[in-house]
Amino acid sequence: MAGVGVTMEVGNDGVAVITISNPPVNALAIPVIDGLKEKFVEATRREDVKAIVLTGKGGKFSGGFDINVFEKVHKTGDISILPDVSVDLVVNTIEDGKKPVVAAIEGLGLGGGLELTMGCHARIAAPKAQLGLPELSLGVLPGFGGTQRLPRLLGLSKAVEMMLLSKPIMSEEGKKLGLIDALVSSEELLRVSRLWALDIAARRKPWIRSLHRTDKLGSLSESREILKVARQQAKQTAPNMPQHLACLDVIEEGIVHGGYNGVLKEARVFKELVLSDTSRGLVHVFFAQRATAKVPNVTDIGLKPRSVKRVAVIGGGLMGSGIATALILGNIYVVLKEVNSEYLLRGIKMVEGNVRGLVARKKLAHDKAEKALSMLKGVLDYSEFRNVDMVIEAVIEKVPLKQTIFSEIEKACPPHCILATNTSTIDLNVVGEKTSSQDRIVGAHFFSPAHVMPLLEIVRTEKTSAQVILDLMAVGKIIKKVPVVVGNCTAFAVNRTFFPYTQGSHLLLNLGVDVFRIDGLISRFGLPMGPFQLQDLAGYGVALAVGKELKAAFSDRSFRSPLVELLVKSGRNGKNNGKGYYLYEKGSKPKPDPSVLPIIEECRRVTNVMPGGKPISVSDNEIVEMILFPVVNEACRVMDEGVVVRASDLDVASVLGMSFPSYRGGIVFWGDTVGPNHIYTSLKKWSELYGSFYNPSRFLEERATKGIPLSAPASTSPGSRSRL
Ligand SMILES: C[C@H](O)CC(=O)SCCNC(=O)CCNC(=O)[C@H](O)C(C)(C)COP(=O)(O)OP(=O)(O)OC[C@H]1O[C@@H](n2cnc3c(N)ncnc32)[C@H](O)[C@@H]1OP(=O)(O)O
Repeated sequence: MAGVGVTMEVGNDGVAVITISNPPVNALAIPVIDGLKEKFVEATRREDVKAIVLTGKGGKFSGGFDINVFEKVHKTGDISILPDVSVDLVVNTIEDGKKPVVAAIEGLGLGGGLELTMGCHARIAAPKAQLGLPELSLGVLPGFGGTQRLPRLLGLSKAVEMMLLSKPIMSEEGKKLGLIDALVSSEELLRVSRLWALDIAARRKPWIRSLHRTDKLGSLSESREILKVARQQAKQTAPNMPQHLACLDVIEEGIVHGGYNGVLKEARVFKELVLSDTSRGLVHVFFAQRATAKVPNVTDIGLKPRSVKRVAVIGGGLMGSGIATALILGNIYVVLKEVNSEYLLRGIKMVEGNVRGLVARKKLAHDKAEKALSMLKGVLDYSEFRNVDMVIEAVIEKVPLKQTIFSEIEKACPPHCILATNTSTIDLNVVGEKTSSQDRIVGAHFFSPAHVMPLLEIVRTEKTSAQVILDLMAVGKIIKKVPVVVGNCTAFAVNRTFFPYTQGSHLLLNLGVDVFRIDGLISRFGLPMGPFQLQDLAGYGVALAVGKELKAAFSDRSFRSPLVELLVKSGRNGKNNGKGYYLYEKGSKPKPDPSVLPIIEECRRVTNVMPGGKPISVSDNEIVEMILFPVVNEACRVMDEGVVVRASDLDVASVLGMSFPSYRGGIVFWGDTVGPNHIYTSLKKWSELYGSFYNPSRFLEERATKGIPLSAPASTSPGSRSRL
């Protein structure tokens, strides 16, 4: 690997500068760790070296341990490839070494990177360096002594917060909290660090071993109280993950039995966690998310994204105003168009509400909010469209309306302008049928609320140009979304994959399973709420409109139930009017509404699907599977038809668009974890008992019977088609 390794230069001042090099983020790959050991041993041995400075090449200290190594462990199950950094390198060689070491930090000091610096005897940083221990977000815990040294350097409370939330701080805050000893400009960084190291060697500055400090830890009873509260929070916020509680246990070990014992326990627990399903899932999502940036024949053919400075959004409803919010927050000028001034005013108010909501939740600074709002202009006609670079249509899901809008914007916009639609279900070829601009028509499918949800599903047809796709991907990045490029089909990749989720829940309900039991089990599985509460939240109008489209397109596997119509008839409209499956009162949590049960009974009488007229008896586990296996089954069809570039794109989309738990790795990854054969045989059994909704797909059957993972590339599956 070019440029990977560690160099050492010894200056006339007697300072050895040891530099980590592994672009782009100086990850601590195994050869880097070997190189560090070698250079530290050499610097310690050499008589002309009085002190050491440790730094990273190219303006970044280090983004942490090489996550590829975790992936290797997950594939092989072999943990012996994990090097002993914690004791051998950080404690014995750096912290307890004979020469003082100063870390010179710029850009990034994350994970193992920050942990190396904490083993040094002082830390000097340039402004705006990111410092953090995000290991828990990968299903492990800090494994180079971070669980012990961070609390000792900046106090237990803040250290626990940074680790449990995987939230970095900036070097400015690090200086205030005592993690950083001095903050200096990038230009001064090495000079000051060298002098600092020499000062320590000459005992003009203290020679501090962090692991031996206790001054910031507080009393044992205070520490126990902090850990108790943190444990309660972790149980609530991360109930299905082991690493949060494990991390708190390891921290406690060090507080009770001393830092070194804490380091030893940390190393043991780290190895257990690396092998957990949680770590497998989270590491998979880490790489899967980055892989979405690579789209064959789009990002690999030498094209450069064109700049998109002005965007017109058509429709100021919930979606349009959310999209406009996301764009102005990304510093993109927005022209928001509505059909009359009343709707326009409402749309602008919604954007303002979105932006001010972020300020109220402390997610956006006041001046940034004002700047963003100054980028918005409301209009009632197309005259401002003559100099926009992109239009995003976000009107209601009516084909003739969309077709008219597209033929109008084709005339009103310049020829380079991208013509995007936010439709969630309608075929893009139909939307653009009345234009001759098929090459610049593309889907920009946002998820509600559009200024919050991180996924941008980019839908291409066979005619959409690579340039247009690349431009939209770049816009997605600017507005801090993760763009996933998919092919054109009814409901595209995400809504299509998840349509059996709602259907499966309704089928189970009609088979006699309790509505609140279903919601409870799905929440316990890890989705933020159950399918019925989600339906309440999205509104029944959406459920009826989208349901109709999907049932028409996939009639062979659609379950028809009149429940939503019956609910509407009884005066319910979900969260919108405070009455759905749940009752909604301001300021309190949704409460299950028992008066919905007779309506469900009425629905059951109509559908009459209960075998022998009696509710089926199913275990909790089976309920979850009867809802999610049909989703995996549809994911198989989506992959079979080549709607996604790779299986992992569906994983990312399911996590970021549907809030499928990331620690389960996404829908396909989870399917492979559970096992294609178990899914196939279960679906087959249910299809015999409860009908064609559960019929296994051709793709699933083939993979299950041949023992091929669902995520294996399409070439393994003869006869598969591609829409990309
Ligand atoms: C024992 C220890 O305690 C265990 C650990 O240290 S675990 C690792 C802890 N560190 C982390 O979790 C940091 C993970 N990385 C990140 O958060 C982000 O990549 C970052 C903030 C460093 C940079 O973000 P950004 O500039 O947007 O670049 P991003 O696209 O994410 O990454 C650039 C490339 O570096 C790779 N990369 C980033 N961090 C990496 C790491 N720690 N190991 C291996 N590769 C890494 C990415 O996979 C990506 O590769 P690609 O170009 O081939 O797709």
